[in-house]
Amino acid sequence: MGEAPAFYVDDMQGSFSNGFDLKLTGFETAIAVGNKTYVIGGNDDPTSNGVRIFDKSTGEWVIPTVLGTKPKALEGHLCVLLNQDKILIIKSNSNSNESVWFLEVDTLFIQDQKKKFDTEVVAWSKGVIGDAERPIVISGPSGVGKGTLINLLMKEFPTKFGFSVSHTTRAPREKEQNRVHYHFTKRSVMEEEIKAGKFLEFAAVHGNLYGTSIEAVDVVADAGKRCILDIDVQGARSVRDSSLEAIFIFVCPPSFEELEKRLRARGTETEEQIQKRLRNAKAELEQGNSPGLFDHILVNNDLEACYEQLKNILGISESMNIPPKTPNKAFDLSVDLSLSKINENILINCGPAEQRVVLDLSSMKGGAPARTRGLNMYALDPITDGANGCYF
Ligand SMILES: Nc1nc2c(ncn2[C@@H]2O[C@H](COP(=O)(O)OP(=O)(O)O)[C@@H](O)[C@H]2O)c(=O)[nH]1
Ligand SMILES: Nc1ncnc2c1ncn2[C@@H]1O[C@H](COP(=O)(O)OP(=O)(O)O)[C@@H](O)[C@H]1O
Repeated sequence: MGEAPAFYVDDMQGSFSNGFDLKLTGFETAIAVGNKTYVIGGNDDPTSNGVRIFDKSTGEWVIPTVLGTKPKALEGHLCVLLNQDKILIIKSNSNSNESVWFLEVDTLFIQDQKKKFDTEVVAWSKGVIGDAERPIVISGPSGVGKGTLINLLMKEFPTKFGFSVSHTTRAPREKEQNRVHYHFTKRSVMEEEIKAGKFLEFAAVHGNLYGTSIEAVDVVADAGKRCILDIDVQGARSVRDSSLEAIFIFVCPPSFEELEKRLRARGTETEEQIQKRLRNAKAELEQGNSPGLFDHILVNNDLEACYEQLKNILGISESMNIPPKTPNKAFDLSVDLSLSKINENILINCGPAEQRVVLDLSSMKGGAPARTRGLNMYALDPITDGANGCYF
């Protein structure tokens, strides 16, 4: 303990070894990027931001300004340079929600050229392992029961799922609360915010503007929850084209007549609004059922049965005896680790038992900007060296 772990890193890191002429204390590890050496970890003093930088060209230490929340405890971590702007931090003995972090070096900038010790800015961002964390996009015509299904999910699993609170220019309904059901906003304000790049997606629906802000998704992810987006088909298409790797679910009514009945029975719209929603429903149903956009189509006939199917899709159904595809297994690696990077894979060698697991970097796409989602990880079969398909 107390020593930086051994690294075996490919050419990208060039001369990396633990041969820094720096004394590392506590649980610190170090990574060189150009002239700078990033020292990560150290004592878990809550006032520390978890990073200090040694600038070889000046021989000075810089305590950078760090954006984002740092990993809770950096004791027992390993790090590897992914490219010149991102350091991957893997924390051992930690649950999967906390085990993979990135230190974004590309956010570096000099705050004040005149100061002798420039304060640099770096950013922490959290990675997530496995499909189990993928956000869920739920679409379907007005009145089909999306909100009802989402409410059931949030009630049964309040710590697992979080709702992405959209912005809308429509007026609130009687029981709707600002910032809980929607961020109710003015069209001019929302248009400005869209221009400023604050939205992951937006669309005009039933004559109003609706959109998912990047922050809405981030808030849920920061709470360690899986994000649910209730958005229309156009929005789903935009999310498909975005970096957010989601699961796309389309909810259909058993019949058009039943949809109309539910919409009327809900009693939240005027006759004119109901007519508009029903007209739009026809196009939405056509698009929703067209191939390529949605991963799953649910028919919401019997609510209980439909909810059960939704949970099956999400791998959380109690009635199913098969394990979910990507269980949220604890990432319980010993501190006795080494890392190597081979092309798009990080190989983690775990101690004397020689257990080896692979972190597949090619799966790193996804996540709201500046975030990383859905890192796949699997164990290598000790005999064949082939993947055994086990996800962590
Ligand atoms: N593209 C997009 N659509 C959204 C968003 N929020 C809600 N919607 C969709 O807008 C439509 C109308 O929503 P709403 O006014 O709450 O009426 P409801 O569907 O009848 O409950 C629904 O299809 C929602 O899925 C969003 O952020 N983006
Ligand atoms: N399977 C179902 N059978 C009958 N009524 C339903 C069913 N699912 C939802 N509802 C009702 O239909 C209405 C519309 O549901 P809601 O969740 O508001 O739809 P959406 O969010 O898709 O607009 C609500 O009054 C809800 O209670």
